[in-house]
Amino acid sequence: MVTGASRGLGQQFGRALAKAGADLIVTSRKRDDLAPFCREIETLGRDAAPIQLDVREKASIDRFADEAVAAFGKVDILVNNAGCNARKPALDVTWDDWNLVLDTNLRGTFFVAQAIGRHMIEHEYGRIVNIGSVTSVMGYAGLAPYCASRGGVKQLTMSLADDWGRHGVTVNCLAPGWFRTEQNKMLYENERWVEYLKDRIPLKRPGLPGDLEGAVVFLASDASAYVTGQTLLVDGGISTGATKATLDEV
Ligand SMILES: NC(=O)c1ccc[n+]([C@@H]2O[C@H](COP(=O)([O-])OP(=O)(O)OC[C@H]3O[C@@H](n4cnc5c(N)ncnc54)[C@H](O)[C@@H]3O)[C@@H](O)[C@H]2O)c1
Ligand SMILES: O=C(O)[C@H](O)[C@@H](O)[C@H](O)[C@H](O)CO
Repeated sequence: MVTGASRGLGQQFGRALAKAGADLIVTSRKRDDLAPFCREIETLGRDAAPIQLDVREKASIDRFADEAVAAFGKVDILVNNAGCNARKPALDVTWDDWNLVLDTNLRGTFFVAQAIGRHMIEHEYGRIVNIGSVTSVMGYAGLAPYCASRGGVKQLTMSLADDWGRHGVTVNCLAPGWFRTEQNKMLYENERWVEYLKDRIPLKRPGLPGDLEGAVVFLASDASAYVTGQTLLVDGGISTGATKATLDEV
């Protein structure tokens, strides 16, 4: 299952898992938005079941897990991807901005994991991949609620790993660096910003479609059977700090 799969990284994760042999349950706030992606997955020879899910709505979370289990009998893999951002200087962040980002990225991630984790525990098997970010381990100006939510996802991952490990359920956090999507496309429209970003990334480019495939398949499969509670950064190295340490490089 991949949440928030109507576009962006959610589709990249879904595509990677389908290519590796998974049938997919995909979720979105609007079920109809999933139709083109479900068709694409079917052309890869896998089944795809679309389910409506708003991760900010308790009633929606309460309902969707049973629908998901009914679709394929059980869910082996959950990629907790749905998320959002409010990019503003900290002094301008409103109460509503904070609630939007934390409710979606942190509360949503927890209660979706709980709803599906319950079923995984019954089967004594599960792979939960919570999507974090380089902001799970670094602070960025202008992203206070987002960084707080992603730091929380990293900590939540460790806690759930300890709770559910005894039941055969692993819980890890896949933390992407900077990938151009709907969420951040306005940043990429500014060439100066792109040059600045590239300069700070040791591998000298933002993430491309495909860069997350190996990591999501690893964390979703038995290749990572003895890995739990970890945060795997797939970020071209930007989380190393990338601050210039010698004057002649400036
Ligand atoms: N793009 C990046 O560089 C990057 C880096 C690190 C982490 N992330 C995270 O990866 C995830 C995917 O982001 P993206 O870049 O593809 O952005 P995106 O905005 O294209 O996709 C976000 C997805 O989450 C869904 N969503 C938002 N609020 C929701 C809600 N309340 N209920 C259900 N679904 C909801 C959206 O509909 C969309 O499908 C997000 O959690 C994002 O924060 C993105
Ligand atoms: O909206 C944004 O500011 C970006 O999409 C961020 O989400 C970053 O890309 C990412 O989280 C860094 O890892």
